[in-house]
Amino acid sequence: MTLRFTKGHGTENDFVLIPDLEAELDLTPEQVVLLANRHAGIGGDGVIRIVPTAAADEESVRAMAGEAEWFMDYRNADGSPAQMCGNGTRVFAVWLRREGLVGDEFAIATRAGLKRIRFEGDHVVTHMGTWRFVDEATAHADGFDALVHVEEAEEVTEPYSALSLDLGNPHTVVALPETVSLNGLRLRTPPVVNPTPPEGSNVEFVRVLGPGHISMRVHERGVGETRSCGTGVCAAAIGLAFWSGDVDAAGQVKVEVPGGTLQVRLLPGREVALSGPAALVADGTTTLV
Ligand SMILES: N[C@@H](CCC[C@H](N)C(=O)O)C(=O)O
Repeated sequence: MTLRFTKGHGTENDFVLIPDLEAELDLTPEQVVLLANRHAGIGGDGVIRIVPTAAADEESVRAMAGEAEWFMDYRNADGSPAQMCGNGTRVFAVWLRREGLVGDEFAIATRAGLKRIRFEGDHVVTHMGTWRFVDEATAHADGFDALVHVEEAEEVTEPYSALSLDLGNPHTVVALPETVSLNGLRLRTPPVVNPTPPEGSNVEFVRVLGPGHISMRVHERGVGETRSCGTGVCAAAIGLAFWSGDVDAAGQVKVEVPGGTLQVRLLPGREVALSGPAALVADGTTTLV
């Protein structure tokens, strides 16, 4: 089977986009793994199938068809489906606009619900919706509700305290102690989170650079370390606000990741928006078995 694809990235979180405008494709996990393979395939942190919302497999997604024409069918590089991908929404939006399928403001469907998109100059703003604590009572009592152990960390053997957040997909945010170097962390093996999140977790390591300014590295569920993670950047900004004492205050946080810089807006009602660049870098065809 010959497929059209586009390669794109958002702050170097990279994706293989597969247009399936007639909803004819049933991408298997094995095919996703091959497309995402950097040696034997196109290569990417994830694969995004672009499909009419009305034709999605999941009934909960099809229910959004009246408000969003297009569904971002997101899969991690290991073939597993994920609810949401913040950087992916911007790349998806840039592709839809390039193809003349949307205007400057529209909604897309994701497994984590409708996401509103707006173009602002050369940036794309995604309204990510509401977030929640996984265990608000424990978080407020202790400031943390999980422990993260980084195997092979050079300088640290003790687990780090962390906060569990739900951005539509699961996140565990670690505020790194002053004594630990963000760059020195070795994230080649997945960090171990306790208690074990039932569906796994993306894990963010955060260092405060100044007021409203942090840097972050991330180990993504279903992928490994990536150069950026949009939902993770939002989780890190929420963690910063929480540990600063007012998680419900509106504000802006600038987040440096290895692949670039993203802006997070914390909005009333525990809503969050993400703004950043997105680029399409190649178009082609590939053959899948
Ligand atoms: N890179 C993404 C998140 C992709 C999904 C994640 N790995 C998961 O399994 O939840 C982002 O930009 O948010």
